[in-house]
Order: sequence, then C-alpha cells, then structure tokens
Amino acid sequence: MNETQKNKVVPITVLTGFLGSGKTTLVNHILHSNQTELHGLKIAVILNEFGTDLGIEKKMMLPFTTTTETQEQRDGWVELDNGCVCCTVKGSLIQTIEKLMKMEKKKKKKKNEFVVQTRSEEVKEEAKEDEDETKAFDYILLETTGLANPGPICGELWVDDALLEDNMENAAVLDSVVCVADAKNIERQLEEHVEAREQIAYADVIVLNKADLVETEEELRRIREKLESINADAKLVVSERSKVDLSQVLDQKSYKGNVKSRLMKETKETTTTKRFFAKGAKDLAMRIEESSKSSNSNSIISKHDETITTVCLTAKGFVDKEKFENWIEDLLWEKRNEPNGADVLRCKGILKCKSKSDAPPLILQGVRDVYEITDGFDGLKLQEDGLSKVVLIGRRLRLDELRVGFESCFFL
Ligand SMILES: Nc1nc2c(ncn2[C@@H]2O[C@H](COP(=O)(O)OP(=O)(O)OP(=O)(O)O)[C@@H](O)[C@H]2O)c(=O)[nH]1
Repeated sequence: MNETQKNKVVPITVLTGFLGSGKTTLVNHILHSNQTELHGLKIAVILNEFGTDLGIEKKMMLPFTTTTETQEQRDGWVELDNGCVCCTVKGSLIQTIEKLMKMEKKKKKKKNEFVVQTRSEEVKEEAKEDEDETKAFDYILLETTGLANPGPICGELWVDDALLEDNMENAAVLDSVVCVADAKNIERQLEEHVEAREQIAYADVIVLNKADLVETEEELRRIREKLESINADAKLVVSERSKVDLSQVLDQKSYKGNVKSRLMKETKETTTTKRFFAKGAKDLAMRIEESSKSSNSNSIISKHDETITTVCLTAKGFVDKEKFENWIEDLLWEKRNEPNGADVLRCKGILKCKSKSDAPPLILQGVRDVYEITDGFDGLKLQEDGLSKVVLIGRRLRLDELRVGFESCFFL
C-alpha cells in the first residue's frame, strides 16, 4: 500500500479526450487490468455526461454484476463486477464526489455501531465479514464527455475545500488530467474544434491512442510534434486499445494544494489547506526541464491568435516572491480580459528562493485564474543550470513581453 492509500487521500484522475478517442476503453483497461490488482485499488468511476445527448448510457459500456435494482442504482450508482462503482453526474460534480465519500463513511459507521452493541463470538464473525464488504475507495476516475473543456472541471476540483474534510480522513484531491487522443483523427480535430485543443492544453498525460490506425512512423512522429507544439509539458504515451502501463496514468501527483484565486483575494480569504503532494514536485521539476529542452524560440511563438502553444521562461538569480505574485496575478487575472491579451490555461514552474541557504525551490501550479505557490519538499533541487523555470500553456503568449515580465521578478 502506498502513502496515498495509507493517508486515505483519494486521488481523482480527470479523463478527457475528444469524442471516440478511447476514454471508455481506457477506463475498462484500468478496471480489468492485472496491474489494478497490483495497485490493489478500489476505484469509483464518475461519468460526467451532463449536457450531452448521445443517446447512449455510458454505464452500459462498463462491467456490471447485478440486474436487480439496488439502492445505489436508484441513487445513480451501479456496482461493477470487480467491486468498483460507477455513476453518472446529474447535478453538481462536487456534490457527487461528496456523496461518494459520505457513502463510504456511512457504511463504516454502521459497522462500528454494530460492533459496540454486540459481544458474542457469532456476531463478531458477522461484523468481520461486514468490514471486508465495505472496504474504502482508493481512487476516483472522472470520465468527462468528449466535448468537455477540462479547465473549469479541474479548477472546481482543485479549489473546493469541501472535499478536504475530516483532517484528510476522507479527502479527495485532483491528481492529474489524462487526455486520450485518437491518432487517426486528432490532427483534423485540432484544426476544427477548440475543445480538442483545450483538452490537449490541460493534459498532464496524453495517451496517443489508436496507433494501429497510423500507417507510418513518419505520420506518428508528425502527430507527436503537433501535440508537443500545443503542450510541450505533458507526458506522451503511445497506445493501442488504450493499453497503457497504469503507472503512466494513475497516481501522477500533478497538482498540489494551497491554491490562490482572484475570488480568495477579493474576499480577503487567507485560509490555506494542506495536501500531501511533495513527491509530485520532483516529477514536475523533471518535466519542466524536459519541456525547456524541447522548446526553442521558433516553436514557442504563436502564429495564430487561437493557436494554443507552450512557452518556457527561464531566469537567473532568486525570485522576489511578492513581485512574482504580482506578475502572475496580472497575467492570470487581468491580461485575459484585455483585448488581444494573453490567455494562460495552465502554468507550472520551479522558482529559486533565497529565504534560507539551501532552501528547496518554490513550486508554481496554475489552472486558468487559480494558482498556488508552495514550498518544495526537502531534497528538491533545481536542475544543473540552476535556473528558475516557468512553463505557460495558452493563447496569445508573446514571448518577449512575457520574458521581460518574468525576469523582472528576479534579483542576483
Ligand atoms: N482501431 C482501434 N480502435 C479503438 C482503439 N481504442 C478504442 N477503439 C475503438 O474506438 C471506439 C470508441 O472508443 P471509446 O472508448 O468508446 O471512446 P470514448 O472516448 O469513450 O468515446 P465517446 O464517449 O464518444 O467520447 C470503440 O469502438 C473502440 O473499440 C484503438 O487503439 N484502435
């Protein structure tokens, strides 16, 4: 059992990708995979089909055990044949997740009351069986619709403190965004649909699926380059039938807590919440380094206003945190409202600070207008070049302007 499971933090992976790309195929792969047994994960699947009218109930595509109607089915939950559960969001997503977490608690409470009221050996035996039946969920997979923009969903999941109750006892936290791309059709989809571009932009992991339908290596390389030109920071995994190594898509720890949003500033909200994602910082450091290597001055300037691109900024010296906060807040909160202003969808970064000698760098994470700056964990180091780095993914990102603003937040 890993640290996340021990602490009872339930990670949420948002699964996105254009219509027909292979999301449900990936969910099925995760639910059926032998590797799932290795992870020992008990998974809840949430299908966010709100607003679509495809005429197909997605739950039909997943494995069921029972045909008789249970309380869970009446409530919109269905038990799958591997003990996992599945539901379709009808109302608010946060309420659905809260309901799921409470469902788990209610079952535990029932068991405790039962044990207190009884003493005989016979009943103790029954209580033990009950305990096995009501094992907690370890993981939530949220499959969004093929036309969904994952930005607002991630923002909602990331900011909502209601999911962090009971001193982390039953907390659910955003882990990462996994986007499945249909290798056969993704180029055309990116041309024609803003949703397809946004889905790639928000991804922490891109599963480039249906590789069997791509005829040549050259074509696959061109598609990879296209995806990297939009989001140079995401990990890219090529697959057929969404068969990926689960360690590439689950438990990625791409997000951290202590978020800051315009709303919090306006209401003078200062409370912060604690989450446990120190390990993710190391992956983030490596990925920022990778994307800065792959970015060059030609590939990172927008050619077209609606084109989503990645910009990687680097700076020498130490960050002036207050200046940096002002710069990033102006960028995330003001610029997007200006005509022709930058529209940052996702940002991540590592910032060298001078608070104490040998202090680990600070970590930046952001989704649209919500961001956080947290202390890196002990042992986290900048890459060999010693530079602070920020990766921005979005529209109308003018490199020269951004570079000047970013560098002005540092002193030697
Ligand atoms: N040839 C091929 N077909 C695939 C692959 N992966 C999935 N499919 C097929 O593609 C179709 C769509 O897959 P789904 O998993 O339902 O896609 P989805 O993203 O959930 O679809 P929507 O719910 O419409 O957005 C199904 O018929 C799958 O069997 C693949 O790698 N190669």
